[in-house]
Amino acid sequence: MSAIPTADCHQPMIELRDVCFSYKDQHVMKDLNFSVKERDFVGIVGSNGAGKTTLLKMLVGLMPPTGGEIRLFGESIRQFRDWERIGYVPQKNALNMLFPATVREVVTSGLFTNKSIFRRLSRDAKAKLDDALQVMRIEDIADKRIGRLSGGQQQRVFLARAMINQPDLLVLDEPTVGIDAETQDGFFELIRHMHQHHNITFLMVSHDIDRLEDYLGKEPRQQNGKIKFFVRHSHDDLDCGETNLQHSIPLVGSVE
Ligand SMILES: Nc1ncnc2c1ncn2[C@@H]1O[C@H](COP(=O)(O)OP(=O)(O)OP(=O)(O)O)[C@@H](O)[C@H]1O
Repeated sequence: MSAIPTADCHQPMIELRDVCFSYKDQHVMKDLNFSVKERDFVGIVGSNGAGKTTLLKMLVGLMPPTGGEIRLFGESIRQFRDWERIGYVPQKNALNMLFPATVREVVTSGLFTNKSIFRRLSRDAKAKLDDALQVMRIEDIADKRIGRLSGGQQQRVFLARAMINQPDLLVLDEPTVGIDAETQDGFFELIRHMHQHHNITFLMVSHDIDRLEDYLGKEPRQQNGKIKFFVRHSHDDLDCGETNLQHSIPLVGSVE
């Protein structure tokens, strides 16, 4: 009989050790210890001002912690350069929807990390753009201005932007804010599918406690200050032998 796979094959993607953060005199986070393993789905819940966005910004390298250590994919965040492995969808109100960019331009901008300079698109980049547009089913609106789209369409565009580098980890900050219930259902179905069949690890801040609990269970794994962490380990229902499925199973369930 073949050996039963164990959780050991799920490597830590994110490790936080005694992480603290303060804005000038305001302490937002103190001594946070937490780890996220490959293919976990982590839901982050907390009241307004609890520090959820601050935490995500630290994890995607936008702000350094004021204390403690963050490791990404086994490496200290201070040395980490592999940013294409992480896709980030910031909070909607952090984005300027009036900026006169088309869907195609917004999605393409995800290809370039802060160290890159916008150049002519290579053939490889064009293929990645086409893939991302197709996966999120937004090819038909590729030349529309982002500000003219519905909330659900904009959400798909920003998810496509975060996915263009085919990341291992998706970090989402309140992705369903301002979107109707039906569209939210479609969105949750899509990310569940991506988690279960495409090996993507998720870290998602959401106020939608009901939908999160449905998927992640009612008991938070941990609490730090006002922030609660709900976790579904991938080995709850997936085995470690399933790897590199990313492009072998089509994405089903669209965000309408
Ligand atoms: N740039 C900043 N300068 C100073 N204080 C800030 C800054 N950004 C956030 N804060 C403060 O830090 C605290 C945590 O903010 P943060 O945005 O991380 O909370 P949050 O949990 O994401 O809240 P929300 O659910 O409202 O988005 C809040 O008190 C906020 O006012």
